[in-house]
Amino acid sequence: MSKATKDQRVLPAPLVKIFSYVDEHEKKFIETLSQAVSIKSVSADPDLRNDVVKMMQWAQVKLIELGATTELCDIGSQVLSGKTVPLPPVLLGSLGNNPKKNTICLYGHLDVQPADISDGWDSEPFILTERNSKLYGRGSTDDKGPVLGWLHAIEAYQKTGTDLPVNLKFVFEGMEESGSIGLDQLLIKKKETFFNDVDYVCISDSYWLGTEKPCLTYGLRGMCCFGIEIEGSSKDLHSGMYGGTVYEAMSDLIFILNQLVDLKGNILIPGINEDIEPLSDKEKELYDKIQFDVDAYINEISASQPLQETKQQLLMNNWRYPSLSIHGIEGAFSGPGFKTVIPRKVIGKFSIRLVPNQDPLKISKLVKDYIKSIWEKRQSPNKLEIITEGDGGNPWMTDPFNPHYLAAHKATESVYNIEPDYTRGGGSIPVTLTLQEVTGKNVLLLPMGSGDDGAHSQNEKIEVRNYIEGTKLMAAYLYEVSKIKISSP
Ligand SMILES: NCC(=O)N[C@@H](Cc1c[nH]cn1)C(=O)O
Ligand SMILES: [Zn+2]
Ligand SMILES: [Zn+2]
Repeated sequence: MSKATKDQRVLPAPLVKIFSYVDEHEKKFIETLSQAVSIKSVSADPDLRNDVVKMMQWAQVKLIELGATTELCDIGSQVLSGKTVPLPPVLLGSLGNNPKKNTICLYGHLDVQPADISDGWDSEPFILTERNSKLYGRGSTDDKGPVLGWLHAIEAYQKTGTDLPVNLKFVFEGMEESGSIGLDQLLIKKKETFFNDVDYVCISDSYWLGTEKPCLTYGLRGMCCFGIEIEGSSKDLHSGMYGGTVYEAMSDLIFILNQLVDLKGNILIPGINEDIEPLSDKEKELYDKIQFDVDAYINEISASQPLQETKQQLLMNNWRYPSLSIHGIEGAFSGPGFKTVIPRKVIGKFSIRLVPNQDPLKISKLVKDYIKSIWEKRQSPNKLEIITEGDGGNPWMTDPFNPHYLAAHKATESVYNIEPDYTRGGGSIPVTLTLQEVTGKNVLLLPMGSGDDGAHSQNEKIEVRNYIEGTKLMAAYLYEVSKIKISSP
C-alpha cells in the first residue's frame, strides 16, 4: 500500500506509517530535545567539561535504548586556559550488521557554543522555550536537534514494526565547536575496523540557505583559529597612575588587529588568495540559479547593507572565497560603565574560513609571518605570542551528482514535495574530509534547520516544522539510501 502526497507524488508504504508515528510523537520528541538542551555541553569552557561528558553519556543511553552497541572512546586531554582538561569521549555506536544491507555512518556533535541570557537572549538559553512554533535554546539547531532527529527516525522504524533497511554506524563528538581536537586521530585509528564496511556517510549539521526551500549541502569552508597574545605587565594597572608611562598591550593588539582585513572584507595577509580555485563559467552559472533573497537575509539580522551588491557575489564570498572575522579580546574589560584600567595581558581572537585548495598549515604560516612583520614595525617592548587552535579544519567539497545525493533528493521530495536546492555552506565541520578519507565513501550533508535559525547567536532556535519534518526526512533518507545497489569490489 502506498499513499499519494499533495501533488500526487507516491509515498512508499513504510514511510506512510513512519511519518504518522513522527507526527503523533511531536510532543515527546520536543521533550527529549528539551532534556538535551538543558545539559550545558559548552566545549570551549573548561568549567563545563563535565557537562559535555554528561551529554555524551546521555546520548550513549539513548543509543543503547535503540539496541545499538556503543563505546565511549577516550581521546586524551588538552590544555585550555592554562589548565589540562580531559577531552570529552567520542561516542561510537553500531546498529545492525546485515551484510545484505547498506551501512550508513551518521555523524553529529553534542557540544554547543557558549551562551548566557546576558548576551541578549529573550529566554534562558539552556531551557528550551517554545514561542510561535519555534523552539529556542542553545544547540536546538546546532546540533542537538538534528542528532535527535536521527534517533527519533530510528525509533519510528522500530515502533511501527518496520525493518530498519540499513545498518548504522554512529560517530557523535563533543568537541566540534572547539576544533574537533583529538577526533581525527581516533577515526584514522578505526579506519580498518569500525569504518571498514561503511557505504555512505551522512552529516546533518548545516542549514537551508533561506527559510522555505530545503537544500542539500555539497561544500563547506575550512577554518583556522588564531589568538594574538600581548603581555605588557604583571598586573592590570590604574590608567591614571600608569597612563603615559608604559607601553600598553591593548594598543599593540588593536594596531595588529586593524591590519588584518579592510572595510570590504579583503584579507590583508600577503599570499592568502594564492591557492583559491579560479572561477569557471560552469560554476558561475550555478549562482544564478540558486534561490536566495539578499534583502531577506540582511533584514533578518537587521544589518544596514550587505558587503556585496548581488546575490551571486554574496554567495561566492560566503562559499568560495576565504573570510577573516575578529571574534573578541580575552582579558579586555567588557562590562557596563568604565573601568579605567590598563589590562596587563590581552588575547585578540580571530579566524579565517578557508576554501577548497587552501591548506590550514600553509595559511597558518602566512598569518604568523605577517603578524610578526607588523610586530617588527611596531617596535613595542611588550611580549607577543601567536596561538593556534588545533591543526585547523580543512575545507570540503563533493560532486553532488551521484546516487547518494539522488537518494537524499528523493527523500526531500517525499517530505517537502519540492526539489531541494544544491548549496554550499560558509561554515566548517572539520571532520567531514576525515570521514570521507577514512571510509573512502561519499559524504552527504543533509540539513534539518533553516537559514535564520541563529546558530552560534542569541535566540538560536529550530522551528517545530523543521524538527518534525526533518525527522521524517532522515527516515525517508534511510529508506532511499537502502535502495542503492552497491556492487561489491
Ligand atoms: N555547525 C558547524 C559549526 O558551527 N562548526 C563550527 C566549527 C568550529 C568552531 N570553532 C572551531 N571550529 C564553525 O564555526 O563553523
Ligand atoms: Zn554544528
Ligand atoms: Zn556550530
